[in-house]
Amino acid sequence: MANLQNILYKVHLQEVNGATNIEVKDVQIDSRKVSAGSLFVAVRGTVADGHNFITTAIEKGAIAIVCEELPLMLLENITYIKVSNTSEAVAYIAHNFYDEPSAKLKLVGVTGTNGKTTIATLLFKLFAQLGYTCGLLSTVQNQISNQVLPSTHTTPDAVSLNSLLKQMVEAGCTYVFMESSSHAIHQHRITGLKFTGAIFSNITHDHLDYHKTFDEYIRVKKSFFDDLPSSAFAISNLDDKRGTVMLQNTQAHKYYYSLKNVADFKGKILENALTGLIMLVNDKEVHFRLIGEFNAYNLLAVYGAAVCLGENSDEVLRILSALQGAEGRFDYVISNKQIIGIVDYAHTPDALENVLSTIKKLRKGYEQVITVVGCGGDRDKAKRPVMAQVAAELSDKVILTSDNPRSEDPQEIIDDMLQGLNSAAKRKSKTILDRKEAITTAVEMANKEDIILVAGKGHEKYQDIKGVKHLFDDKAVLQKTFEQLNK
Ligand SMILES: CC(=O)N[C@H]1[C@@H](OP(=O)(O)OP(=O)(O)OC[C@H]2O[C@@H](n3ccc(=O)[nH]c3=O)[C@H](O)[C@@H]2O)O[C@H](CO)[C@@H](O)[C@@H]1O[C@H](C)C(=O)N[C@@H](C)C(=O)N[C@H](CCC(=O)O)C(=O)O
Ligand SMILES: Nc1ncnc2c1ncn2[C@@H]1O[C@H](COP(=O)(O)OP(=O)(O)OP(=O)(O)O)[C@@H](O)[C@H]1O
Ligand SMILES: N[C@H](CCC[C@H](N)C(=O)O)C(=O)O
Ligand SMILES: [Mg+2]
Repeated sequence: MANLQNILYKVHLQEVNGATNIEVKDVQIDSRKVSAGSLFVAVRGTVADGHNFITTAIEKGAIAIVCEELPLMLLENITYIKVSNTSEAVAYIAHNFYDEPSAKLKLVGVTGTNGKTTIATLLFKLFAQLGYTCGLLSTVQNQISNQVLPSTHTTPDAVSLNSLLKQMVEAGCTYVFMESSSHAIHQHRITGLKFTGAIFSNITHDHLDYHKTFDEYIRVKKSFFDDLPSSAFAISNLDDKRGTVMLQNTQAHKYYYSLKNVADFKGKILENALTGLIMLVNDKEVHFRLIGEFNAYNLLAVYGAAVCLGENSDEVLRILSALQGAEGRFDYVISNKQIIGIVDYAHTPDALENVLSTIKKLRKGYEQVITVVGCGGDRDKAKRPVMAQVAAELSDKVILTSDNPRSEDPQEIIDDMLQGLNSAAKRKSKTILDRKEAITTAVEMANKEDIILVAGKGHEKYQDIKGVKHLFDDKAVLQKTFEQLNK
C-alpha cells in the first residue's frame, strides 16, 4: 500500500483529475495483473497500446490511471493522471512505491552488446566470496543471495525490477549487480534508479530491428552514462571504438580498462589456453579459469569495478582467479574420445567470431571445428547472413539449424543465413532444421579430439517455437549424444 500523492514524486504531471490522497495497493502496467485497488499505468508498446486496456483495468478494480491521453469519459471515484511519457512515469512511480530500494544498496549496472551476463555474474560471485550479501539481475537468472529466481528478461520491467530490488534490501543485500540492456534503457525500465557504478563492455551489431540505426543504438547506451550522478563511477573499455564516446558526457568518475593501451586497469595476456588465461593485471601475474581474449576484457571490467568499490586488489585477484564463468558461456563437455563439445550463447556476429577465433587459438592444429548455429526469429534479421558467414569462415564444417524461431518459419530464417555464404562456404555447410538432429549429426561427423561448437542458446533450457517453449538443453543433448554414440 502507498499513498498516491507520495509516489508521484519526480513524475512530470500534466493534468490530474480526482483525488490523489488515496491508498493504492500496487502498481501495474499489464491490465491482466490488475486487481481491486491497483494503480494502472497505460504504456504504449511495440505490439499493443496500454491505453486500450484502461476500461478493462477499471473493470478489474483499478482506482487510479496514469496515461498520456485521458479517456473521453472520466468516471467518478477514479483518479486520472496525465503525463507526457508513461514509460518514464512508471519507473519513478515504481521506485517511489517500493521505497527507493536502489538508494539503500550499492547498485552496479553493466551495459554493452556482449559480456553483460558474464561481468554481472562474476561480480556477484566475487562479492559473495568477499563476504557480502548480494543480488543479481541477469539474463540467466535473478538471485537474492542464495535464492535463485527465474529470469524472463535481461533487465526486468520497471515494476518487477523495483519490486526485486526491494526484496533484495529486505534480504540484507548490500550490493546488487545488474545487466542494463539497451531495450531497458530505451524503455525507461531503469529510469530513476540510483547507480553507484556503471560498466561498458563493447558495442557491435545487434538489435537493429529495434533501434533501427547503429547511431541510435550507441546513443541509447550512452544515455545510461549521461544520466549517472557525479558520485558514481563509470568504467569503459578503451579498446572498443566507442569506449571513450560512451563516457564523453558523463559526470561520473571515469576509468578505463584495456589490453592494448595505457589505462587505469591494464591487462596483458601471457597465455590463452583451454586450461585458462594467464594475464598480467596492472603488472601482477594471475591465472584465471576463464578462457579467451574476450573474457580477459570481462575480467578487467570486473577487477576495475571491485577496485572502484574499495576492495583490496590482491584479494580481488585471488578470488577472481578461481571463479568459473556464467552458465552457457564457453561451457564445455569432453567425450571419452576427447571430442570437445562447447556450448556458447554467442548470438551476434561479433560474439561468434570471438568464440571461434578463441577456439582456433586453442587448437593444436589437426582437429576439425564443427559449428552448429542458428539465429533467433523476431529479432534483427541483418545479423543472420553475417553469422553464417563468420561460422563458415572460422569452421571446417557448419550445420545451420533452428535457434528460437518464435513466430517465424525456421526455413526462412535459414534462407536469410544462407545469403551470407559464397559457394566455397556452402560446400562445407549443411542445413538440418531440427536442432537435436543437427547436434547429433555434428557428433557423428566428429573424430577423436575434434571440437564441436553449439552456438546461440547457451544456458537456455527451451526452444521457442510459435510461442510455445519446448524443453531443450544444448549441453544435455551434447552430453547424451556423446554417450549414446559411444564417442
Ligand atoms: C520489444 C520489447 O522490448 N518488448 C517489451 C515491451 O513489450 P511491448 O512494447 O511489445 O508491449 P506490448 O505488448 O505492445 O504492450 C504494451 C503495454 O500494454 C500492456 N497490455 C498488453 C496487453 C493486455 O491485455 N493488457 C495490457 O495492459 C502491456 O503490459 C504493456 O505494458 O514491454 C514488455 C513489458 O515490459 C516486455 O515484456 C516486452 O519484452 C518482450 C517480451 C521482449 O521479448 N523483449 C526483448 C526484445 C527484450 O527486452 N530483450 C532485452 C535484452 C536484449 C539483449 O540485450 O540481448 C531484455 O532486457 O530482456
Ligand atoms: N567481452 C566480450 N566481448 C565479446 N564477446 C563476448 C564478451 N563476453 C562474452 N562474449 C560472447 O558473447 C556471448 C554472450 O555473453 P554474455 O551472456 O556475457 O553477454 P550479454 O551481453 O549478457 O548478452 P545478452 O545481451 O544476450 O544478455 C558469450 O557466450 C560469448 O560468446
Ligand atoms: N536477449 C537476446 C537473446 C537472444 C538469444 C538467441 N537464442 C535468440 O533467441 O535469438 C534477445 O532476446 O534478443
Ligand atoms: Mg545477458
